[in-house]
This record gives sequence, structure tokens and C-alpha cells, in this order.
Amino acid sequence: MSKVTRKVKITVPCSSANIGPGFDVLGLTLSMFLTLDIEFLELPQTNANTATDYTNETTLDYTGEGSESISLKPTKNLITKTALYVLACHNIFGFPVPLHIHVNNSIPMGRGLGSSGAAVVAGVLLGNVVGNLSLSKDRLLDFTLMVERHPDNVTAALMGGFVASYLRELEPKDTEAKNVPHSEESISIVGGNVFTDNNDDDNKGDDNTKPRTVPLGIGHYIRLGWAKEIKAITIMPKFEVATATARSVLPNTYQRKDVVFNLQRLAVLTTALAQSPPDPDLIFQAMQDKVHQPYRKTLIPGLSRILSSVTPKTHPGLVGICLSGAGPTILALATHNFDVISSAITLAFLEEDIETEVNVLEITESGAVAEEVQL
Ligand SMILES: Nc1ncnc2c1ncn2[C@@H]1O[C@H](COP(=O)(O)OP(=O)(O)OP(=O)(O)O)[C@@H](O)[C@H]1O
Ligand SMILES: N[C@@H](CCO)C(=O)O
Repeated sequence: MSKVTRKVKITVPCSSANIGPGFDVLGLTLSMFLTLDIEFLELPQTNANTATDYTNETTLDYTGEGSESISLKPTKNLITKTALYVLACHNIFGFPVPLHIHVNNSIPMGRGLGSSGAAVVAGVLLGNVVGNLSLSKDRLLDFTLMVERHPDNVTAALMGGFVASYLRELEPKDTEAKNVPHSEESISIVGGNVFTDNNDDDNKGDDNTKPRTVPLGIGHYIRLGWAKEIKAITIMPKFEVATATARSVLPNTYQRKDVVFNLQRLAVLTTALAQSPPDPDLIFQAMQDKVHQPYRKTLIPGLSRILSSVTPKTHPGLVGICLSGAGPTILALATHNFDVISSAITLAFLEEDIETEVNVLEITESGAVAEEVQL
């Protein structure tokens, strides 16, 4: 057994994105977490002076959601390959010390609760800690946004609370860099450099020994107010919808009236959710959407019926209802009557032969944190 020289704990909250009309804009952190317990192990005496890459000596173990499917290979796992990418961007190729990382994940995958965003944020924090990079939170955001290009989940998971964000438009040379891992496709890392699994030919002529420079200030965000009375009920169907699939059903162009519909509601919603006491009728109407939910109903049986039949009038206590992220989870925002509201949605899914898991979650103020743990 190698001696443990340092311990760090990383905690990242789950997140619900879009909140109705705020497609790729709004994110809200909720009290369900991904944690990493990282042990730094003593360098082996034999090669302490020569070796610099301890990726192969780094081990992962994993409990919780995804324990049966997630790769424990540091070069394959989304958390560790994101960390390796951040290190490579700072000319550190591979983990500079052997690590043992225990991952405990409570965030179900492919359900619209930001599991991939949390994994990416955890990976960026891991790279920052292991490489002693001392990056600011704003700079950490740049790296997360290179890996997950829609900012809603990752910005909320990193910063915490109810957050609106947008991306600076990037040059094609930045977005096409082949050494950037992507949270929504299969990739691998060879010798500290990242390649896509799918087509090795894509990498020909691309110099992967030189890390790309990550542009500064990719993401911009603002934390919004949240009325303390409003809690989040998540009604999570027991099937997955990959974000990539849920994005593939969306159109490439929209009619002006649909865009205006969403913009009007989004502007009202960002303030309405901060007002105390909340106005259910205003919020419910402001959470309507014509940009993503109508197209995703083909992937989620019962979605249209649930969104139109559970209202503040039929279910007092409800203030708003929407698809959480890319789905299939339904996010019901409510001040009281949580059981009645969640039962109605559970029943509607059961009528489609779909079982669900219900949670009443708090909105977390704090985003991702990395803390030293006393030995
Ligand atoms: N803890 C984790 N460790 C490693 N990989 C993870 C982890 N969590 C998620 N992933 C990866 O992310 C994928 C799920 O990402 P996807 O974007 O499809 O769903 P989601 O993030 O849960 O949903 P949404 O983005 O709508 O909130 C998983 O299949 C897995 O590849
Ligand atoms: N805004 C994203 C969130 C999912 O990650 C979407 O709806 O596709």
C-alpha cells in the first residue's frame, strides 16, 4: 500500500437546465451531488526522479449511479480525461503523481439532471488541483465550456444557484481543435493527448503533442435571484435520453414568432422567479417554451399531456413545470403540496407504463468546491 501524502474532496451539484424558455441559457443547481475523494500517493522510490506521467498508476473506484457502466480507465472516464485535458493545456502530460480517486455519484445519467456537466466540472477541478494550477473560477469555466459547449449545466454546476449564461463566439480553429474532449461523444486519450475514438483519420496532420490554447473569457454569466419559497420536485422516469439524441430532434431554424415567444417569457421569468411571494400564474405562463420541448415530446411519452394538465389552477402550490434539461425528468417548481403534484405526474407516466423516482430538492447556493482534507 502506497503512503497517502494529500487528500482532497471535490463536490459538484446536479443541475436542471433550460427551465422552460431558457434553452441553453438557464441552469439551476439542486441538492444531489457527485463527489470525488482524491488520494495523492507517494511517488515510487525507484523512478521518483525520472517518471513524470503517473496516469497508468492512477486508479479509480466508483459507487452510485453509473457504477455498472462507467469506465474506470483514467484515459476513458469523462472526469479523468477532462482533468488530463486541463493538465495538457498547461504542458503537464499525464497525472504528475499517482492518484487513487473514489467517485461517488448520486446524479442519474441521461435523465436531464446534468450528470455529464457535473462530471466535466469535477474533471476541470481535478486537473486544477492535481496540477497546482490555481486557476480562477472564471478560467475554470473556460475549460468546462471547451468540453461541454452548451453553458447552462456546467456554469450552474461550477458557480451554484440560479444562473444565466452565454458563450462568446469562438473561431473555428478553437472549436475544431481535436485534442478537446467532448462530453457528448466517445473519445479516448493517448499519451496525455485526446483523440476521437470514431475516426483515427481525423487526427492525421493534427499535432497532438502541442496542447491548444484555450481562449480566455469564453463564458459569461450572471447569478439570478431565487424566491426561497420555491422548491424543486424532480419526477424522473426510469429510462435515459442521451442529450445528443435530444438535441438531434431539434430543428436548425425557427420561425420568428416562436423565437419571440421564448424571448418574451425568458425575460419575465428571470425576475419572476426571484419575487417573494412568487406569482404562480405569471411564472407558469413565463415557463412555456416553443424552442425545445415541443420537439422532444416524441422521445418522452406523456410529456405534452403532463405539461398542459398540471397547472397552478388544477394543482395549487405549483408555480411552474417544464422538462429538466434534455429530459426525460420533469421539473415541477412548487411552494407546497409536493406530494399531490408529484403524484399527478407519476400517475401520468404510469399511464404510459413508465415508472418514476420522485425527489424534492433544495436549490443549492454553492457550486462546485474542492477542499483539502486533513490526513
Ligand atoms: N460521473 C460520471 N463519470 C463519468 N462519466 C459520466 C458521469 N456522469 C455522466 N457521465 C457521462 O455523461 C453521459 C450522460 O450525459 P448526457 O449529457 O447524455 O446526460 P445528462 O448530462 O445526465 O443530461 P442533461 O445534460 O440533459 O442534464 C453518460 O452516459 C456518461 O458517458
Ligand atoms: N440545454 C441543454 C441541456 C442539456 O444538457 C439541452 O436542452 O439540450
